[in-house]
Amino acid sequence: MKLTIKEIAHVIHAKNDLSALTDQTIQHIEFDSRLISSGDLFLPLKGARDGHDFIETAFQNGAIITFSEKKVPYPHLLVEDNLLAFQTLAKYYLAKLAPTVIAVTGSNGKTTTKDMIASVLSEKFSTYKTQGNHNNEIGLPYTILHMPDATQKLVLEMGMDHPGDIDFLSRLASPDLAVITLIGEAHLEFMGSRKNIAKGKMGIQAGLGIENELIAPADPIINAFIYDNQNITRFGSGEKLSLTKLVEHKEKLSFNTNFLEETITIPIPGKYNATNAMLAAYVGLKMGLSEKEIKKGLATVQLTKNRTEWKKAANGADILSDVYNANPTATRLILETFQTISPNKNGKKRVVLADMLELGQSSAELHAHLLDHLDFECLEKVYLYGPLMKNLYTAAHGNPAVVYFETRDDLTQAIKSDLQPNDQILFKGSNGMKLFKVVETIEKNSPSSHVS
Ligand SMILES: N#Cc1c(NC(=O)c2cc(S(=O)(=O)N3CCOCC3)c(Cl)cc2Cl)sc2c1CCN(Cc1ccc(O)cc1)C2
Repeated sequence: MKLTIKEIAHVIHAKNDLSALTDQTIQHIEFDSRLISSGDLFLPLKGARDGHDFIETAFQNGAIITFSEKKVPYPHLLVEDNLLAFQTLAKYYLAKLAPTVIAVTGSNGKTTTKDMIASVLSEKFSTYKTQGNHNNEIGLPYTILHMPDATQKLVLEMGMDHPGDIDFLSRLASPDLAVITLIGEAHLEFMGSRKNIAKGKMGIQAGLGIENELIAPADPIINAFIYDNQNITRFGSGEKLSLTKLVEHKEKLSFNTNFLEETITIPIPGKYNATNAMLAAYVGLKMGLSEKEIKKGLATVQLTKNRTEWKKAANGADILSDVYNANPTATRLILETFQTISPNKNGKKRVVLADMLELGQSSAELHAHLLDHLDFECLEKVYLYGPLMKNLYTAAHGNPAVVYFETRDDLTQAIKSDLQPNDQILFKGSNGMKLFKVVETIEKNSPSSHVS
């Protein structure tokens, strides 16, 4: 990021007097104080804790200024709402650097499609893309403010938890091209119906403009939500964009389309990935890439690791695996989402929580606090693993629905013996706890359906 303190203060209408401050250029903006390094701007957000509590830590780590919603004894930019200021700054920065913006949303495969589009465009342009699961009202502005100065193409993933989320993100990002991969197949979460999911995803038109192209599935459920005179291209069997041939191999896939001469090969299996790759190829064509460049981009795609995804256990149970970023807020948010989802018929809901690492001296309290976010009305059992989760186990005061394990093997055995075919089970914890090994064990011999 290349913005000066005075420039930022002007853009976000900081309310305090900054005349005493030197006008330095800010390198990065961070809301996790552990990521702050020398010369950075800190953004206190209200996550599992109030970020204002971590301003001191941010300055100890090298921050030279912080947003703040109240007067603090540190150099600060005083605003009404830190998040709104952050989002306003992102919109300004995006307009200043003015890359071409490609927006991607959809219930299935949006992360894979975002990765494929970025891999294709990187063959010809300086391209930046959403990292990890940074696809919401915090992650999207964070992505914009972290793009390299020379970025020509910016590929933004837009996630939706509630109605209106995508409209907001689209208005912030003002995309030049938008892609909707698929409309909800399962787990309606806070949306209530597939129709509401379709309406929500079509909110991507809000910041697009009818002259810019929307690429969307043939699924008629979206038809009622297409803006008048919207430039739209549909994909699917018999549509303008369609697959004409598909050959699946164990670890790769080859396919043809009705708009490319070449056969395309991607290093990942699954028919839905052929569709995702077809969309990426079409975006590449629209951006002026040759078929040769498109082929190369798709053959070398780097998929986002450890994204939040629904998988299937060997016995048929639904697994929600979110082992990407185990900070207190992400853990609270995924618990809220998982507990909102109705159980499968004759099924139970189970949660596996492992330590959230590197949380410093407030770690014990942050782990114990998770008890406030566990709804024992809907959970059959909570499995805790790791020395820090002992704090949560103690806080549960012998609740029989809460069990604790010292080792991953004991945890795995307990889950394997409890888990029933119609159950749903959530896994959440820091990468370092290696929960993915437990997921892999109960997933054995079952193809996973990637949703993210
Ligand atoms: N609450 C809280 C904390 C964090 N929260 C977040 O990073 C965070 C993550 C998320 S998120 O859900 O992970 N995410 C962000 C990117 O886009 C997708 C969604 C969100 Cl939405 C909001 C916040 Cl505020 S990071 C963090 C804390 C509290 C503790 N901090 C370290 C620390 C420990 C002890 C100390 O004394 C000082 C600092 C690290």
